[in-house]
Amino acid sequence: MGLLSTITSPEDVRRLTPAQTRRLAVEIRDFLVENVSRTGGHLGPNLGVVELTIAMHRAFASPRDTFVFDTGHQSYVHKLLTGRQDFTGLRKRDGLSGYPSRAESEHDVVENSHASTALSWADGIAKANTVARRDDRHVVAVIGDGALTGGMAWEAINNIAADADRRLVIVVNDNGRSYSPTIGGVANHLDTLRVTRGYEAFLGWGKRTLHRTGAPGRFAYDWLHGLKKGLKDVVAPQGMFEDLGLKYIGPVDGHDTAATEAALRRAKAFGGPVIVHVMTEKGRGYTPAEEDVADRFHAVGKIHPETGLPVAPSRFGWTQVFADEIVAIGRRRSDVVCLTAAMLHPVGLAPFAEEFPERTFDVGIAEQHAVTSAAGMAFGGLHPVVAVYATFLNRAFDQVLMDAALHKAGVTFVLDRAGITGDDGASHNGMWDMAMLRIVPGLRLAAPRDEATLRTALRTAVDVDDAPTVVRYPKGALGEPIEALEELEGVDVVARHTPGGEAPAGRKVLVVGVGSMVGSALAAGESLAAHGLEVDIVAPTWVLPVPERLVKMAGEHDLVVTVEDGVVDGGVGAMLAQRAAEQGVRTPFVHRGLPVEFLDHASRDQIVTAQRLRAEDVVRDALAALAQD
Ligand SMILES: Cc1ncc(C[n+]2csc(CCOP(=O)(O)OP(=O)(O)O)c2C)c(N)n1
Ligand SMILES: CC(=O)[C@@H](O)[C@H](O)COP(=O)(O)O
Ligand SMILES: [Mg+2]
Repeated sequence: MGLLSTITSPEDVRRLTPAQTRRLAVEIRDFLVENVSRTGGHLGPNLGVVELTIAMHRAFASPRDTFVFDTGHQSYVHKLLTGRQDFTGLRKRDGLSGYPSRAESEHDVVENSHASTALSWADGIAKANTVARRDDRHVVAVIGDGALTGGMAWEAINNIAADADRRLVIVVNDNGRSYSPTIGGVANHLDTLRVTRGYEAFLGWGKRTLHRTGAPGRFAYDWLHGLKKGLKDVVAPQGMFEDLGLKYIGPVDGHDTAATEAALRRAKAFGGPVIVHVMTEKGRGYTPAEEDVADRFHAVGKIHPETGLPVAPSRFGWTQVFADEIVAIGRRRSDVVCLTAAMLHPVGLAPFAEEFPERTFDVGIAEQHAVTSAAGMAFGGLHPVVAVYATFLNRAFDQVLMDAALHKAGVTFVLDRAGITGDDGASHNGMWDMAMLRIVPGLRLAAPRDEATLRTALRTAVDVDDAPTVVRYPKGALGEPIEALEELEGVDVVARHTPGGEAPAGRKVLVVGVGSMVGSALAAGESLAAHGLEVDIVAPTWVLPVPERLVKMAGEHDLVVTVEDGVVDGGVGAMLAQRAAEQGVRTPFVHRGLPVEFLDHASRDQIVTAQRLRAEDVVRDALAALAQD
């Protein structure tokens, strides 16, 4: 029986000998490769924090000491050491979440997978400990070098540094990468500190050598050590952290459990805010990950553990269409530039960057900065395209509103992973963008239904230079092309069903499909027609502002059904109903979409079914509404 299976709580970890901790690390790595290759997940990041997490649980006592993981994708090892070793259902409905989960364990605090928030959480928890006079506990926040490029992290550091008594340890998990190598001044500074690994070795050598010469040597070392700050200036440029008033410990080899544990114990003993700069390697110990140039197996699907190759080849999807079309646009328009927030490959900008490196900008995990910088680029005569996952634009709403829209900036936002994503949990579903952006004056939003409408929407969007435009599409594979029978003032009619002759009064239904939900709308329309109804199914590509022709169509039917992959409250359907009411249209509406709830991790299909977005659900609700008339 392996050592890992004997670990049921952090106390068990603290009882291990150094040799046993080294063996535990080997077993954990084997476990991660074996299990995550079967389920998919964040293999690379977790392979990089095996020794670090063991050391944390040995130097501190969770849950009395609070552990906070930034982004949370690197918390699998933490789960293994806190009583959760059944990974068969990882990221699956009713299985382990891929992120910390309070419902799973008292050892988990921050569930949201949005980066750069951990230090603010830690600041707040540490303040609460101070106010509540809980003087016997620490807060330990693990933040990656990538997350450290997010502005919120620096807002927190500014606050944390303000109080020397804050028992707060910031572990900078520095593997030099977000997905790709981390960019920017912060990353460069960490590089500088990283390369002075010799600094610690130099000091260690000095202490051993001088102490061997007896009292004079010990005096000399103490004198030198007293000069450490000055020495550090020489060997390791003065850390920006210490300039801010934070003690800095490191850089430490994050794959040496004993050294990391010693550094953490030093930090704990300090009793104030401390940075522990830990050097790790994403994908450590698994050759396919170590050799993965793109992103070191940041997030993998099911893979063959021996080779790291995907079990199923990735299919041509929405992202690939964007990747292809934006290059074509870039060839035609030299003013088009692209911005990514540390996700060049995941959002499909790698080909554009390859061909137009000088027109591609990776701003780090800094969506707010990306948006306002894009407004600046538009002012400078460019047409910026900001490509992010839909859910991550949430944090830049004010920048969209007050920098892009207020200044009528021709910025195009491309929102990948819009709608239900599923297995990454509640904070990853791109379900808020349409309800959020519908109140931005002048903003235009497109929800294409297939490859052709996506390409057209992108080309239209980059031609709008006096207002922000948004093109949103879901994660994964494209559906079949959906041709329009006709286009009526921006509203594509994709199907008509007439039950032979004039439909009896009260039997005309308009089904409005938004984006990826057009498939459900088409299937529902066919079923409704089988009930003797006259049905028109429409799929407007540009859904915000609501097309006037769509409002008119609503008035020409006895029932309107809207289906959207976003929050229903304040969504496209709600906006259409509101516009119709304002124009005296009395047609009843039925809205299918997502609730104002956080949707637990499950597959997209499971959530589509659970949220009643299937054709049969649309039909059931439409017939019920007609029966009430
Ligand atoms: C606000 C936000 N933007 C983008 C992402 C997507 N994302 C998830 S993990 C990651 C990289 C994080 O890098 P780092 O903090 O260095 O952690 P590592 O994976 O290297 O351990 C990114 C960009 C996110 N989770 N949150
Ligand atoms: C943690 C994080 O935000 C990303 O790594 C996310 O898991 C990526 O999801 P996709 O697999 O949809 O790219
Ligand atoms: Mg990193």
